[in-house]
Amino acid sequence: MCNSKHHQFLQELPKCEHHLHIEGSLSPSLLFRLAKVNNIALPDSSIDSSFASIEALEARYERFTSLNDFLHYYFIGMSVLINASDFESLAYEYFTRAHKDGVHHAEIFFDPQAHTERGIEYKTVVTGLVAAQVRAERDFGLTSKLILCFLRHLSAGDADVSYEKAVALGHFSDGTLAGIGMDSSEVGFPPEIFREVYDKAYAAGIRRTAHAGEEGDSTYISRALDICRTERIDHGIRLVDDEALLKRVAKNKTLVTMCPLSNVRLRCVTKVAELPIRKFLDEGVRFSINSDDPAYFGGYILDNYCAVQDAFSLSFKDWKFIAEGAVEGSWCDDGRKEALLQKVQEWAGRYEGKF
Ligand SMILES: Nc1ncnc2[nH]cnc12
Ligand SMILES: [Zn+2]
Repeated sequence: MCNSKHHQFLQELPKCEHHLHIEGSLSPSLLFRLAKVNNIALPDSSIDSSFASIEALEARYERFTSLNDFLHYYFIGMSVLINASDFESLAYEYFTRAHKDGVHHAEIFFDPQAHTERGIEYKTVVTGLVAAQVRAERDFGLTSKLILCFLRHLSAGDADVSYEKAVALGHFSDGTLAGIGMDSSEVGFPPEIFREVYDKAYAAGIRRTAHAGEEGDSTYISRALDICRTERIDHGIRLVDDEALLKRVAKNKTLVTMCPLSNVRLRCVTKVAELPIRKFLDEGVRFSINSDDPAYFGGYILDNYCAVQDAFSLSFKDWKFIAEGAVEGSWCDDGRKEALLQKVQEWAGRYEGKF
């Protein structure tokens, strides 16, 4: 956790998290514990010594070479999640930590296909996650939403099956799910592969986002916006390579969900200072700061905020703009947005002129 004294104002800044893969919050210790109780065989340490111990696995996480290198461990890790109670423990652990870091509202990705393809029912996953959401709201006042993601290394037909399953259970209409997203390997799997399912969601008034411009070039962003009609862009760091597109994203107030420590761990940039944060602020691009897969990337949301502050020394005005933009770009109702904006206002009252 970020313990830096001068970042107390960031701990207190009311946060919304929009880019968090719940499976990516599976800590090595919970991973080993669940592997044991659920009797799941992890890779033999004579084949991959990373699984010899918690420490060895943590050390391997510090050496990811790319998105695909990380995804290999991400999919093995989640294989220990079997029962609804496992998903509940995972999500409640995340909410507990997020609350400590000053998160008041979280919109959480999950990857149903990664579970159904190994025999875990969609309903089991959602039951566990919803139970944790209810507890987090009761215990911490932390509101949350679920976003169903499609794995882009699987086919459009597979994505459609996953989407229709959620539709059949009424999960979009009853508010269990806030929208759809697209994740996993980016390069070679452009957004338009999933055009049909995104068209269906658009027609049904379901919210849409997609990972784009993480490892892929800026055309992944424009294709997500133009062809899949996404309302947000996840990562979006390659936006800087297309000035006209960047101006359009700023003008339309499209939320870009940035993940600084993830981008460094996956070698999209060599350091946080390389990210286009100053440029986004100067151009009025609305963005939020998020943890992506905190158990794999060496930091939760506050660590990401602090890393940004260390790299850019942002002003009070910059942070207020970020916090308000994160609220306004959230997929919660207007009443909740009002309450969140009020919290930001209270924070501003405490900190205006102090840094
Ligand atoms: N950073 C990331 N990019 C794409 N897919 C992911 N799934 C989990 N984390 C991801
Ligand atoms: Zn992500």
